[in-house]
Amino acid sequence: MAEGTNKLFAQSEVSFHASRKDCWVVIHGKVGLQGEKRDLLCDFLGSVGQRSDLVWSGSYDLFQVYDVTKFLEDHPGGEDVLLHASATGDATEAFEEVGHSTSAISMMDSYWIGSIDGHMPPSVSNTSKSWNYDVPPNSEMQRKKGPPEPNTFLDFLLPLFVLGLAFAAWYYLTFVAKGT
Ligand code: HEM
Repeated sequence: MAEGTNKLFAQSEVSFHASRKDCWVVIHGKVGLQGEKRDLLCDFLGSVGQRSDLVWSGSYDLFQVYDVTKFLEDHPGGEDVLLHASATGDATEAFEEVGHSTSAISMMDSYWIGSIDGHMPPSVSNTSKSWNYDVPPNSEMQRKKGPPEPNTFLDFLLPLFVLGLAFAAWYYLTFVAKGT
């Protein structure tokens, strides 16, 4: 169980909560909190220097963490799917594929305990799916996106070879062919 609520968690912390006795799932989505929980998240984000006003406008787009331990037995889809989804580190796709009803979505609020602090879930880094929007503009990953590293062997030897060929042609035409 979470010791406190309304926190920003590291992705690595979430991976320790994937058992029947302690099960968290991570689902991407905007904060749709009401009342006290929203106030607490605003306070928390403000205290760590983040833009708490985005929570009010409903555009704080993050991976959300839900503690579903107490919901495991009651989940209409069964506890195994939740446990599996928990272990993957990112249950977003699985959750959306089911097409949960609006009442299921509104239930999520009561299990919400916090958000992921800008970390990319391990499951998505192994897939071909594009998650570029999660990469901060100045991050190491973005900087690595620049022009590809030159292939030193071809880039260096090919022009030399062409130059050599041109020189040989010039030499042949100037000295050898003229002499015959
Ligand atoms: C806090 C998170 C979740 C809540 C509150 C929740 C709630 C519910 C509810 C209320 C239903 C009944 C159908 C409906 O009203 O849509 C349901 C069904 C189901 N859920 Fe979840 N769910 C959660 C997470 C997940 C996740 C992560 C998965 C991952 C696979 C999942 C898989 C399913 C499945 C397979 C069904 C059965 C659908 C069917 O029988 O047609 N759920 N869930």
